[in-house]
Amino acid sequence: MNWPFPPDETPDHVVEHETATWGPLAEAARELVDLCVMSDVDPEEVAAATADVEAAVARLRKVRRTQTLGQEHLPAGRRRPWGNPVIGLRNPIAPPLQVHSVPEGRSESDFHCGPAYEGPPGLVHGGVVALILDQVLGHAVGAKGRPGMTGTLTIVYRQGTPLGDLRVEAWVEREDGIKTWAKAQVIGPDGVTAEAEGVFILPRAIREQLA
Ligand SMILES: CCCCCCCC/C=C\CCCCCCCC(=O)SCCNC(=O)CCNC(=O)[C@H](O)C(C)(C)COP(=O)(O)OP(=O)(O)OC[C@H]1O[C@@H](n2cnc3c(N)ncnc32)[C@H](O)[C@@H]1OP(=O)(O)O
Repeated sequence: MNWPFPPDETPDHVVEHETATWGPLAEAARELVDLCVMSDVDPEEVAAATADVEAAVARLRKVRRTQTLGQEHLPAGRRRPWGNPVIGLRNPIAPPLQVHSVPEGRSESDFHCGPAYEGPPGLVHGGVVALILDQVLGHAVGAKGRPGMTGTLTIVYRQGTPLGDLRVEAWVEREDGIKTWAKAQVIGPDGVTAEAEGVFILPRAIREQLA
């Protein structure tokens, strides 16, 4: 399939420079998020840290992008989903996952979900589990050359997903015209914790561009 967007012609050295510039900020912010829920310092330290964070925020808000990263980085070929909440280099909300995919339509990732993703005590929030499953299903269908929007996502939570080191696997099951069915599972230390099935659909707007 020929993706209906022009190729990304940003030179490698520019991408490398941006990676080196913004990656460490998101990494520091991830640790900040973790410490917002896990630090146990005394109130004076919290107040001092709050002032430090506010100073950093004041620096960063001096220039705000007009387009989101997803809107700007749509081109075909090298994608830079840096704002994505699951894999985004620049997004501290993202664990982030490093997803490995093969063109047969399989994707997998070993990742870590820390205390900032807690739902039930000691367990990953079910919405976060769904977020990760949706994303990695999307990678599997994309790897098979059948990108689409999630039309329907069905999740069965088999057991609580413990915070910590986890694995997710996704694979394409079936294809029919503009629709692709894929399955996925999250695996914890005691086996599969959640299973998902997604139907991915190439949206009408993109179908019309490709026609
Ligand atoms: C190619 C697109 C990608 C663009 C992005 C480019 C680069 C991005 C790079 C990297 C990012 C990676 C990010 C991954 C993140 C994970 C994925 C998400 O989170 S996606 C967000 C959540 N999902 C939505 O917001 C969908 C909202 N819904 C819609 O947009 C539409 O309803 C859509 C596209 C699902 C269907 O709209 P229609 O207008 O194309 O569909 P009609 O022509 O009515 O139907 C076509 C067929 O699909 C079935 N269908 C329609 N809706 C369905 C549904 N919800 N579930 C199942 N089947 C459905 C129909 O029954 C019909 O089937 P019959 O041809 O008759 O067999």
